[in-house]
Amino acid sequence: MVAQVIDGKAFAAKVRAQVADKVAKLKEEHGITPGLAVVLVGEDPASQVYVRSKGKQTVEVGMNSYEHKLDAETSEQDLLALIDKLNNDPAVHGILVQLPLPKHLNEDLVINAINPAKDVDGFHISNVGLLATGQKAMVPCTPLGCLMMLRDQHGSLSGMDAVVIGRSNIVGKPMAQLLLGDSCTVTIAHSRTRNLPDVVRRADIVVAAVGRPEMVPGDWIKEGATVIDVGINRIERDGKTRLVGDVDYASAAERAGAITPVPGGVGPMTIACLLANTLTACCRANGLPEPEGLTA
Ligand SMILES: NC(=O)C1=CN([C@@H]2O[C@H](COP(=O)(O)OP(=O)(O)OC[C@H]3O[C@@H](n4cnc5c(N)ncnc54)[C@H](OP(=O)(O)O)[C@@H]3O)[C@@H](O)[C@H]2O)C=CC1
Ligand SMILES: Nc1nc(=O)c2c([nH]1)NC[C@@H]1CN(c3ccc(C(=O)N[C@@H](CCC(=O)O)C(=O)O)cc3)C=[N+]21
Repeated sequence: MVAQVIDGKAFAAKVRAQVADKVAKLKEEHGITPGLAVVLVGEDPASQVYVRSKGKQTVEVGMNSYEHKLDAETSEQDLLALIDKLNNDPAVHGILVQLPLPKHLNEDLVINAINPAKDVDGFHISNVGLLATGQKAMVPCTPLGCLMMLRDQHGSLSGMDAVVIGRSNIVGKPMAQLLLGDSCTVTIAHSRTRNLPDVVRRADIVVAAVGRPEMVPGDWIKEGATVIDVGINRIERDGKTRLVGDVDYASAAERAGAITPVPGGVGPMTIACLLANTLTACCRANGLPEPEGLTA
């Protein structure tokens, strides 16, 4: 089987167009412009790239973008004071604190200081609990983007066997919750999982979120399975820096029914979902109906 390529870049462009359309209506009919604040502490070059493209795409869909760049030595107190200010700023509907934070800052403390209604990353414990109990929440952007692509591919996911490789709070766990919410039979695999190849071979849906370049070879993939590759790994090959996923794309594409490429798969969907979440937060804050098709 030669896999269908799931074009995340094109899908994300469609999501952003829907967001832009709704933002224009919000402005026209209610005089409201959604605002997203992104906080970056330190100068991690990879993070700077994401923050720049987030800012650019935020403006492109007609929202206000507020970037806060703090130096790497910023104290916890100063960071918490900024979050408090953003929590109380009515022009800010979404707040994202870029992770990872420098080691001297307590990530849990910082994330849980964000007003859950403005937590467009969906990382606050209230949103985590709401998602886990099937209540309305802010849903983490990367898993939401993966879910949108899977629903588009299959319609209903009910009864499918899904394996999520990785159990992080930002990708693996919320991804598993969303798949469970759509009635998949979900297995969460991690570094202590025994016989990972056989676990993956059972799956109709494989989501790889490990952070190990090309770790999943094609012969782990069941014929016809859908493969969602979340991994973003920068490697050196033939003297050039390249971006590869957690799945060995060439061999997996020979067996999968459908597969997301890296780049151009999950990554662009993450940013599109961040904008969708900001729009959703803005509508909720103003007691307006939520945009359809952009939430989980
Ligand atoms: N496309 C996008 O928008 C995004 C991409 N990413 C990318 O996704 C990847 C994962 O990110 P993140 O979840 O933050 O990573 P973490 O490092 O937080 O988690 C990695 C997970 O993979 C598991 N793991 C590590 N080695 C193995 C192994 N040999 N076999 C099975 N499981 C293993 C770990 O298990 P254990 O818990 O046992 O240690 C852990 O649960 C990264 O490449 C990251 O860059 C992340 C966010 C967004
Ligand atoms: N609070 C927080 N929320 C996040 O959502 C968050 C974070 N911290 N820290 C880092 C990770 C990583 N992440 C990506 C977003 C977009 C691309 C993306 O657009 N990737 C492009 C390629 C980009 C490139 O060329 O470097 C693609 O895959 O096609 C990748 C990775 C969000 N993260």
